[in-house]
Amino acid sequence: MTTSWIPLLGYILSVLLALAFISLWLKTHYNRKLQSLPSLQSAFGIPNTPVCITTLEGTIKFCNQEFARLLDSKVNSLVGVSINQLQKNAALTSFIRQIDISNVQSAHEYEVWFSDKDHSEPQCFSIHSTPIFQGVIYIAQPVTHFKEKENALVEADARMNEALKVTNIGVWEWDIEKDVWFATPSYFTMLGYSPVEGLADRQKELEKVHPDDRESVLAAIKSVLNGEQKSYHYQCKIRHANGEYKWVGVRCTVTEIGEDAKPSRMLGVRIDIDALKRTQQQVEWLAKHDSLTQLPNRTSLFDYFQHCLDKGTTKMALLFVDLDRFKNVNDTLGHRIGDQLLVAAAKRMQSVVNQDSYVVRQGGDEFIILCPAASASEAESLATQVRTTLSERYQLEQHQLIVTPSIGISLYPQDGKDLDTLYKRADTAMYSAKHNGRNRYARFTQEMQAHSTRVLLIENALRSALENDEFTLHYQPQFCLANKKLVAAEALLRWNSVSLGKISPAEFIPIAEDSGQIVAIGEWVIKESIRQIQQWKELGYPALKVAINLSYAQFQEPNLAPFITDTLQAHQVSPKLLELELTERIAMDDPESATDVINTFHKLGLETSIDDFGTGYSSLSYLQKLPVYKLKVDQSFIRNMINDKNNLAIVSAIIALAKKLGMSTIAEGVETLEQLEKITALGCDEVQGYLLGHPVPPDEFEQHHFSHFSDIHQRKMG
Ligand SMILES: Nc1nc2c(ncn2[C@@H]2O[C@H](COP(=O)(O)O[C@H]3[C@@H](O)[C@H](n4cnc5c(=O)[nH]c(N)nc54)O[C@@H]3COP(=O)(O)O)[C@@H](O)[C@H]2O)c(=O)[nH]1
Repeated sequence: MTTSWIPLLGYILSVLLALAFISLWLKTHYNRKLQSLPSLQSAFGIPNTPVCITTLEGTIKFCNQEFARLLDSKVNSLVGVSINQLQKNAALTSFIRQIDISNVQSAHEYEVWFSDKDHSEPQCFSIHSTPIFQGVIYIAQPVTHFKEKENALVEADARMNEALKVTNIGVWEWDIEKDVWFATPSYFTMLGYSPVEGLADRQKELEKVHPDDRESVLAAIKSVLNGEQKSYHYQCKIRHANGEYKWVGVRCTVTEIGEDAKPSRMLGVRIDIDALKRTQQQVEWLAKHDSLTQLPNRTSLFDYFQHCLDKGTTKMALLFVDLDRFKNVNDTLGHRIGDQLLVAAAKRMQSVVNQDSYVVRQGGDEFIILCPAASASEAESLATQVRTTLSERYQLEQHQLIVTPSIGISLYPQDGKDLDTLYKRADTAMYSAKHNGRNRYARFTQEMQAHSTRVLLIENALRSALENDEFTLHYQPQFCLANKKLVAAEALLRWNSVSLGKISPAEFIPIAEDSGQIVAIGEWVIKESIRQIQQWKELGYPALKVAINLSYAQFQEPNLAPFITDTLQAHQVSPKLLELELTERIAMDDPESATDVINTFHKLGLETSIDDFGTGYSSLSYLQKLPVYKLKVDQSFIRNMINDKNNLAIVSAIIALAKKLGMSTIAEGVETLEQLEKITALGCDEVQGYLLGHPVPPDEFEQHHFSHFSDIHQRKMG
């Protein structure tokens, strides 16, 4: 704005110089004075500048062409005319309106707008009236152009201030030498203060800086004042008019250097970054926390672990906590209740740890607790506390739940010197706790490590087993105890791994289940056993029912029933020749949906039996509703029934229960004649066990059980 006025100031200066010169000329030539004034015009003509000289009484003694043109008159017509005679001339009146005959000694400067015939728009003149010897000289300076510019600048300035207000940017300037500081209105309004007109108190502004930030702000200013830096920028909190602190970003640069080579003027901007800063803080928080439980996440755990090491912590314990069967809660009660359970579990864990311990949500239903300075026994005692608190009843909306945890413990430094190793080992220990029955803790051991390495090997080898055709099915016969005839065969999966050799299904099936491979493997079993039934039929053997085992994940697959019926149809095998064995746990885990699935099988003509019966917790009310036709007494009861009365009692009770429910029974794992006699006496319907036949490949099965069936087995069974 200052720069734009420089030409105007220059012009005014030249006019003033001319005035001074005219005044001096008049004083020295006044004897010829006003009579010879017309020569002024040529002698001191100021280009494009209307000039008029009046007597003190207001009679025009001199005027130039420009002045006359302005009044739409002629020089000759105006000279000698008293201004009183020209009252009707509005332009002239406004031109000389400041004349005060009684006080002509003081100079005046004022602006008037003329509408003359040369311009369509009114023109602005700056009038300088200066007393001279016995008269007044008026000089009119056209300033329309400058005026427009000035107006434009004022408007631009206002617009700029509005924009600054909207964008919450404040601009300030500091004249360091004079210690004069001023700022735009937006500088103040952005923090709720009234704008300060003119100079503001810089010191007062600095006092609004949050005490925590003051030192760094002063250091930044000092670095520029010392000449160390030419600019600085920082972010700090400043007190808002409402008393709260808001984040601002400040940028400043030196605009002038003084003679001492130090900054003499600085210009700065202040930006309201409060919303941005808060969003940034929120993003940072989210990056390090779990938004559901508000617990720190795994990223924070790394930081905390490092912090503990930096502090010189020499021992630590890491607890890996996993909620048992959490998926069931989600599946049966929905994710909202599942989420509430996780939040409640997180709070319970936090309530039992000491203040140095760090509870982290690892993801899903997995939590980690890092306990600095904890010994092995302290870690175990904390694990007990965590197990106890997590196992207490939860009241979530109208649902009452009991959820138990499995906890793995690893110790620093003996089990691992870095967090990754400690984490993996606690995870291994947690899996071991799960495999040993859940709702318990386990400390990591080297044996677990060997086991988990093997698990990993098996898991990887399984991935190519189907493709490499490494699976086969063996068949174990099942006989009717009443007529001693072969009634069915159980298909049992066998795996001869290219890389690992023969592996028992007892070992690889749980790994296939955990790694999500069981569905594909199970489909192969279904296809292969149906194909075998068809082949035996084609070979002319008696139609034989085949029982296959289903895993939990398979049972949950909505496509299972259509897949089985499609495969049966494709091989033209009757559904009556396929039996599906479900473990008691699968059937009773979620009895209502299990009932639906089993009903679907039933409607399709597929028979379902319950395997390993007696090892789970069957609900008798559900059992009676399930359309299962057979209970398979678990082999552990059969094995011990001869020497253990309790086991005998259980076997007897299961057989009686099945009879009452209209189901048949099969005893599995029968290895001795004594066992065979006992189950026969108890009224069991069928039998399966090494005594009567091991699981064997199909050709061996044909050999033993189709051609020699009647001779060999009828003899054994008496
Ligand atoms: N989901 C699937 N599970 C399957 C499949 N194939 C097998 N399995 C399950 O693996 C577990 C181990 O099976 P396996 O090693 O084949 O053992 C079976 C029999 O060999 C064994 N058995 C039978 N008779 C006797 C006996 O007299 N003594 C004795 N010690 N063991 C005997 O029992 C197993 C049969 O168990 P079950 O299925 O409960 O009838 C096992 O849990 C299989 O279920 C598969 O394709 N899918």
